Order: sequence, then structure tokens, then C-alpha cells
Amino acid sequence: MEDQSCRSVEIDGNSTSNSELDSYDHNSPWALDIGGTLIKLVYFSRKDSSLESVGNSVQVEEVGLVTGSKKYPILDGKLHFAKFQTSKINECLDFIESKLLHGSCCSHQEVSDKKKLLIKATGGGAYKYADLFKEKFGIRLDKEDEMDSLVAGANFLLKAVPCEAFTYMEGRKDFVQIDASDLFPYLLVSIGSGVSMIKVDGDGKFERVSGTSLGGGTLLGMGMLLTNCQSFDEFLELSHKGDNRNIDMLVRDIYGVTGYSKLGLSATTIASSFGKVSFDNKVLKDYKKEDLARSLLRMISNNVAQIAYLNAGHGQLKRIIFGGFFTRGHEYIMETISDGVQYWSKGKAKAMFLRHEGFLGALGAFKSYEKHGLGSLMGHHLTEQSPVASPR
Ligand SMILES: Nc1ncnc2c1ncn2[C@@H]1O[C@H](COP(=O)(O)OP(=O)(O)O)[C@@H](O)[C@H]1O
Ligand SMILES: CC(C)(COP(=O)(O)O)[C@@H](O)C(=O)NCCC(=O)O
Repeated sequence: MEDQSCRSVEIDGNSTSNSELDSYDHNSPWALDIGGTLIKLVYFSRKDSSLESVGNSVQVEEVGLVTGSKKYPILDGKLHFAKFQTSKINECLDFIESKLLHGSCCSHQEVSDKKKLLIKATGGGAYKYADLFKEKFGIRLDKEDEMDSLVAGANFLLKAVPCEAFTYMEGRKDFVQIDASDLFPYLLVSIGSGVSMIKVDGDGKFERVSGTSLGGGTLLGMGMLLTNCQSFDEFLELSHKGDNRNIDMLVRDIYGVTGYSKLGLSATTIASSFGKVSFDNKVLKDYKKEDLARSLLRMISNNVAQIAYLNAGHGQLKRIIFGGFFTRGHEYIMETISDGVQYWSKGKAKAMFLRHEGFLGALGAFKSYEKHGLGSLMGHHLTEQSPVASPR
């Protein structure tokens, strides 16, 4: 199971001067997003930091974003992204220890003469696992609201990182540079274990307009039950090889080869996900795992796309931006979501995806150090050095 990975992007600090910055140890500010399924960790290392060479059990790949200016060399370095299974939180703790992160951060709190480290953390686990971090490292998790963090992370990426957003249709990825003055409003759809839909009107201005419990956790949970696969990656691999038409009832199975043209329902449109099964006199083992995986993937992706479209339509939003680890750059998932949005909106709305889609909350929490007078930890004008792979 691909239960952890780590990537990095190179950035230069581009901050306003802040004297507080100089009195703290900035070797490696870091922040966490502890979700229902995955823990996302974002940390910063200076260019000459020993962090690069410690804890090499986790692969660190350079992705390659560099800022223009070098005003604050103390902040020059790399932003790293790592993820872990929430169910294996000890691996995350070991990683933090191996990178010596437990001794460094951006903010301290004086508690009975002792300086305590405060680490920005978001997601439900910031509450659930607060005691664990306190007991293990003496660290206090400084909780940032999950929705605030998602929006802050998405706005930062959309405004500051060129070639962050892209569309994916008919096998083609097209990067979209959105003018910051024309960014809002948009619908942010975070597909994690569950799904949150947030109408974003500006920095810190948003409303969670909807959500659904049929999300990434549903796909993974049902996928494991139906196919016996042990991981998300294994499930995706299976789904590649499958044919959902052996499981789903299509319009043609009901109407015949002409489809239901009066309603614009072509013969190949899925009329009922998993509907074919009710016709067959078969049991689970008679079905190919690949087909079940494909059908389930389409069912969840279509459903999220449809609910997203409905909410975007309601708020008259033309852009729907998908985040969360569910998509993970997986072409078939993105294609299915794009098709769904295209189909339901009759081409009026567009699905967009983000290269750092799984790290919105963690990035938002990381950026929130700024709110507390710690200057800008990340440059605001990042320029792309070369086409990059996403940190997945
Ligand atoms: N390596 C992985 N392990 C588990 N789930 C993964 C993995 N990669 C992608 N996923 C998908 O991403 C979902 C979790 O997304 P994420 O945005 O991290 O949500 P959460 O914050 O709830 O953990 C999972 O439910 C699963 O569908
Ligand atoms: C509770 C959550 C915000 C937690 O976020 P997650 O860990 O799934 O990313 C999310 O799972 C969610 O929005 N679920 C849908 C709940 C609902 O609106 O019905």
C-alpha cells in the first residue's frame, strides 16, 4: 500500500520584514492536516538544512518551483509534502522524529516558564490526536478550522502558483492561469473521506454550501469489500482494466439501441449504477473485480460531479475546483468528474483540478502562521521552472 510519500517544492522567502521571525527557529516550520483517511504534512527546510539528509526512508523528490526574489534568505529552501495513513499515525510520528521536526516550528507559547511548541494543525485529527502529540513530543496542536484552511490553501495555490489549475477532458490536460481579479466566486469541492462543497467569495470569505457522505472513504471502503483489494492504489489499478458496462445498467439495456433520444439520453448513458446485477442470477464472485471497481469509481465520481454542478448552478458559479486526495491526478477519475460536470451543466460549467489537490488544508494551516504575525512563509509570486509532477 502506498501509505506514505514525500515530495518537495523549492521556494524562496518573499516576506515583509518581521522581527519576530528572527527570534525563532525557522529551520523547519511545519503544519498538519489530520483527515479521516490521510495525514498531510507540509514542512519547510532551508536550503542548507540537515533535513535533506535525515530520515531517508521516505523518498524526497524535488518538484521545482522557484520564486523570483530573495529578500529573506533565512526562508530560502524547500517546501515538502508528505502523507501518511491516519490509521498508522505512528509512522507520521516517526517521520516527524526522524526529521527532527518535533524540535522546530514557527511559534512558541510560554507555559510555566517553559517554551512549548505550537504546531498549526487542521482536520478532525487535530482534535482527536491532540493528546498524542502532547504526550509524545510535548507539542501543542494549534487548531485551525478545516474549511478556513482548505480555502486558504486553494486561494494561495490559485493565486501564487502558475500552472496549478488545469482542466482534464478527452485525455487532455490543459493548464489554466486564472487572473486573480477574476478568481472569485468559485465552488471548491473537497473530496476527502467525505465531501465538502464551499462557495468561495474571497480570501477568508466563504460558505460551506453542501456536502455528501459519499466520498473517497466510500470508494475505498466499498472497493475493499467488493474487490478484496488492500489499498487505494491497488483499487485504482484494478479499475483501469475494468468495464463498468458489465455491472451498470445502461439506457440501452432499458430502451434498446436507440436510447431515449427525446430526453437526450444516449444508449450508452448509465441509467442505473450497479443496476445490471439485479438482472443477473449471479453472486459476487461471478463478477470481475476490475468491472466492479470501474463501476464503483464511476458511481462515486458521477455523483460528486452532479452534486457539485447542482451547487454551482444554484450559486451561478462557472468554475468548480476539485481538491482532496480522491482525484490524485488519476486521469480516469478526473475525466469522469469533468464529463459529469459537462453533461449536467450542458457545457456551461467547467471542472478544474489542482496539482497539489491533496494538500489544501495542510497548506492553509501552514499559511496561517502568517496570521499570527510571523510574516509570509511562502513567496506570493512563485514562478514555474519546469513542468512538474504533483506531490502525490
Ligand atoms: N494512498 C492512499 N491511501 C488511502 N486513500 C487514498 C490514497 N490516495 C488517495 N486516496 C483517496 O483519498 C481519500 C482521502 O482524501 P483526503 O483528502 O486525504 O481526505 P481526509 O482528509 O478525509 O483524509 C481516500 O478516502 C481515498 O479515496
Ligand atoms: C466531516 C468532513 C468535513 C471531514 O473532512 P474529511 O476528513 O472527509 O476531508 C467531511 O467528511 C464532510 O464534509 N462530510 C460530509 C458530511 C455531510 O455534509 O453530509
